[in-house]
Amino acid sequence: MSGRVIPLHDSRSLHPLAVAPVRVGMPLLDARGRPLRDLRISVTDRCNFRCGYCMPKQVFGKHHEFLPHADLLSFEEITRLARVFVALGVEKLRITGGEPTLRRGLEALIAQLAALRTPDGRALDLTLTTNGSTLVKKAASLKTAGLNRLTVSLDGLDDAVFQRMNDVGFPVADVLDGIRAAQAAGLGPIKVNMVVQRGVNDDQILPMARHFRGSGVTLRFIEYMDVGATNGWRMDQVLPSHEVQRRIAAEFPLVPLSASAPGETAERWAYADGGGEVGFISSVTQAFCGDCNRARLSTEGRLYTCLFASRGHDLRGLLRGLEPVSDEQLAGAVAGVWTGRTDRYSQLRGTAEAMAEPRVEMHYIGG
Ligand SMILES: Nc1nc2c(ncn2[C@@H]2O[C@H](COP(=O)(O)OP(=O)(O)OP(=O)(O)O)[C@@H](O)[C@H]2O)c(=O)[nH]1
Ligand SMILES: C[S@@+](CC[C@H](N)C(=O)[O-])C[C@H]1O[C@@H](n2cnc3c(N)ncnc32)[C@H](O)[C@@H]1O
Ligand code: SF4
Ligand code: SF4
Repeated sequence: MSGRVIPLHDSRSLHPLAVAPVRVGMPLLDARGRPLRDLRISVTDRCNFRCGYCMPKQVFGKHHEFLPHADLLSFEEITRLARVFVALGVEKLRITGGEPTLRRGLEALIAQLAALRTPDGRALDLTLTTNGSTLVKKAASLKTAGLNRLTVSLDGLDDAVFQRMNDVGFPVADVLDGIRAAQAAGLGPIKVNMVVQRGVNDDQILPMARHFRGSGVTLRFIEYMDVGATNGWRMDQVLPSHEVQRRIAAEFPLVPLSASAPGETAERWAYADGGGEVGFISSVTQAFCGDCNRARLSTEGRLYTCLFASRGHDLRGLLRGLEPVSDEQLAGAVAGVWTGRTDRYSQLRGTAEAMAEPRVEMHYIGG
């Protein structure tokens, strides 16, 4: 049987008058008291990789369908919305996707976002997550455009394992060259994210730790998550962070570090001998919803308040509606969504409440 994997387009419509009051300078808190600090912007739902845990090639005999270009937010629309989020307290912008570096002219968007300032005049933490495949070509221009730092995803050093993970035959050496290009361009501090799947790439944990120790790059291990509905997630493929940490500490003793920012996803550790830092992102075994301060703007302008959401709130509809809306009205609409937010999917995983509705794919919502 063939068919299409269509991202869930189920959205909640927003009305600019259905708003919450915005108090300038006061943190905007959700219904669980969590501030809005981090906006992750998906600039494309397309990708040149097919990682099995994210966008598997074979999905029940179907293939992925992507948004037509006209549905994507323009750079001007993204920047306008980002400005509204920054006025509401966002201090960090992460550009993601899909593979964000595939979006044509991305540097122009980065330049626009880099010019934004917080209400008290500070520059933002502007970062990007990439599979690293285009960095040799693009690292310097991303830096010139105003990107501060980046995170590269890499799931192993062995070509056979990595090519099995990305499923398009992309070689490790090209990603490593990309990381070096990013370091040379001054896009630091650089983080490398490795999703660990038991029995698939867990033999790469120690080679990766040995490789990045002392390199100035922070390696972070991510527990394989049940995000989306197409990756065939199974709990027995999750290698808990404490086990990853045990394997590393057996060779390189580790000491704990304190969090560098509130709501941080990774638990930070340092190599006791001064070899740098390593992190563990344990969203399956140690959910961190309690201080989750992240909002997500999808490729076509829907606001998601959780990575595991089943519905987004249609901001593009407000931007492109017949009635013009002011930035204040947009801010009120976003504030209305955020103040009503109760999400805590990872804490509820496995319960009827968490499993009740289908989830949107991560490459669409923005990882
Ligand atoms: N469950 C869950 N997982 C998340 C969330 N945010 C990030 N992750 C996971 O953590 C991984 C790393 O995210 P990053 O964007 O690199 O991490 P970050 O902590 O926001 O970034 P830094 O500011 O560089 O530390 C993602 O690829 C996801 O797998 C979240 O809100 N919920
Ligand atoms: C969706 S990708 C988008 C950015 C870019 N294409 C990349 O791979 O870095 C963002 C991050 O999500 C992570 N990710 C995707 N699916 C995941 C899953 N099922 N569990 C944990 N992390 C996942 C990836 O490893 C990557 O670091
Ligand atoms: S994790 Fe990133 S590189 Fe891999 S398929 Fe998803 S979007 Fe593409
Ligand atoms: S599961 Fe949802 S609420 Fe929990 S940390 Fe992730 S994005 Fe935040």
